[in-house]
Amino acid sequence: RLSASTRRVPLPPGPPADPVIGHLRLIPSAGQDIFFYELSKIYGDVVHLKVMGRTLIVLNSVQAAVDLLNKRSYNYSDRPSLPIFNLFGLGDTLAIANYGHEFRLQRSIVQRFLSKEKCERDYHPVQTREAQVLAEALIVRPEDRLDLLLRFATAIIIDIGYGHQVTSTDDPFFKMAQDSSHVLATSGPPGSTPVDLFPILQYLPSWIPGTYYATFARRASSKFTTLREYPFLRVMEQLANGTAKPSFLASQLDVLSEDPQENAASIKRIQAAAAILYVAGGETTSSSLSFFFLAMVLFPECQKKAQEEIDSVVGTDRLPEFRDRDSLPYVECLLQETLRWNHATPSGVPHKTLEDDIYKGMLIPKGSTVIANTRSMTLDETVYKNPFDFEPSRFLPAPAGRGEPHPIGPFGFGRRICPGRHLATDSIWIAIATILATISISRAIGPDGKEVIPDAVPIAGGLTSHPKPFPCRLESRTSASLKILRQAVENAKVLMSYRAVDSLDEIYISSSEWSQALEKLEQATHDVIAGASLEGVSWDVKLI
Ligand code: HEM
Repeated sequence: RLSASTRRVPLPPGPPADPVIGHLRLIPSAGQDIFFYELSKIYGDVVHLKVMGRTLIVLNSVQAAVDLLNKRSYNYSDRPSLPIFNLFGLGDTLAIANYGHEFRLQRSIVQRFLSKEKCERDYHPVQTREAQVLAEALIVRPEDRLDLLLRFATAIIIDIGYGHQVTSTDDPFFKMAQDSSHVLATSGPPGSTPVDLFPILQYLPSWIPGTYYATFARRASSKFTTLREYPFLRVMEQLANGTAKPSFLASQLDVLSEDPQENAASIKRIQAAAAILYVAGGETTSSSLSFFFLAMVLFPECQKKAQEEIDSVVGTDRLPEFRDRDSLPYVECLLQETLRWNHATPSGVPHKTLEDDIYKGMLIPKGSTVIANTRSMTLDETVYKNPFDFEPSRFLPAPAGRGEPHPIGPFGFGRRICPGRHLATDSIWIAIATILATISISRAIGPDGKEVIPDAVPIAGGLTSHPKPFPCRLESRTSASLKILRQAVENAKVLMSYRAVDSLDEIYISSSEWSQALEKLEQATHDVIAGASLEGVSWDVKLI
């Protein structure tokens, strides 16, 4: 506990405030990340704002975020109350839950499921397949780009999370993803809508000014109830009739205890954890890919350079695979630059302090809302030269580049750091590599016959940020690349699955890999009789 004299330690600097309402009038309802970035130029890397008696501490440098959120994570891992998310019915989910016992239990199951090792071992085939399906669909239906990107991101989560393979944009799982994604992108800045700032507003009738987001959240809550219940009931049913595929839900539900009382709490936790995978992973990943398209349209020379690298390493008679990743340094830089240049969650998700703290002679009071404003970190001119430019080679060592550091912060900090970061970066990498190998992205031509140059300034009207809608042209790079892509997608449809005798593990193997896979399988289990046919659209490996 701090002594009375320590209590006299000054708060971090900040702009002059109005009486009572504090900085309320200053904080914009959209584009807060840029507002905080502008403040950092005047007041430095730790800024203090006050809104209706609530303390907001904005961290604008990697150093401050690491010092506090990572090194003092015991004090900085709580979440402020987010009434909008509570009204959505997401208050008990990992991303929103207060720091404590329930949080730790949910975090540990999600973290285990999304560990780097598990991502590399189990999810790459699904990600590769979905990247190929995405690239082919983009060539055929370029006008559906946004839907296809969301479909890509969510199809991976739906497959590994719920054991369901999305085959079209009419799929009910995809529709649920679309609904929740739209809600999140328009739900107002997390922690700073009028309802967050004046929680009383949530109890007032909808005609009272300032209640908009509460009414919006109440109406949208049914979308999240469906998201929580529908996949759960389906997997329960599949487990009961023995048809459940391996997935996060199946693995968690399969080991429930016999005790119904203990089960009720576990089921609630599993439902919450499964729902948040969907909510947190879909829109964020697809919006990052939207920024990749924006960058390719605005900076065509980067696309050309990446395609030259892919052609020289992968060649033109096959598609990129994860094993190529280490040999494609420029594509890696392009992924990192996409995350740095314009990211999906530019102000992160707010943390909250549990106790008073002193940092570099400034008081950070107990109960402060702490915002790690990634935007200020990735635009820091002392770290990144020309930070508004999209320049992947900035990360390469000299003389090719300037050896600038990969961005730290797009996935948050400390004990709340995004547990889906490995899955997300892998998904974005394989999507970028597959798209660049097969598609040429160029500027659309407007009615005046001139190239349409999109606006680089994003829309940040909710938890996630995304580019303003813009047209672009997508064409297959060569007829050969289209043929290879079509073949790969066709192969991916011919999925082979096997169930090992004593585990629920299942793998999907594209037909090009089948003989190698059967060899491995036979080596591993001598009592397997394998039967396969290339002519049919599917085949089985039978276990006896
Ligand atoms: C490019 C894609 C993604 C971005 C930019 C992103 C970003 C973030 C950020 C900034 C946070 C808050 C971290 C903090 O509080 O310090 C977060 C939390 C979280 N993310 Fe992600 N994320 C992405 C993809 C994913 C994916 C694919 C999943 C899962 C399938 C996921 C699951 C979560 C969860 C469950 C949390 C809450 C963690 C907690 O509160 O303890 N995210 N993410």
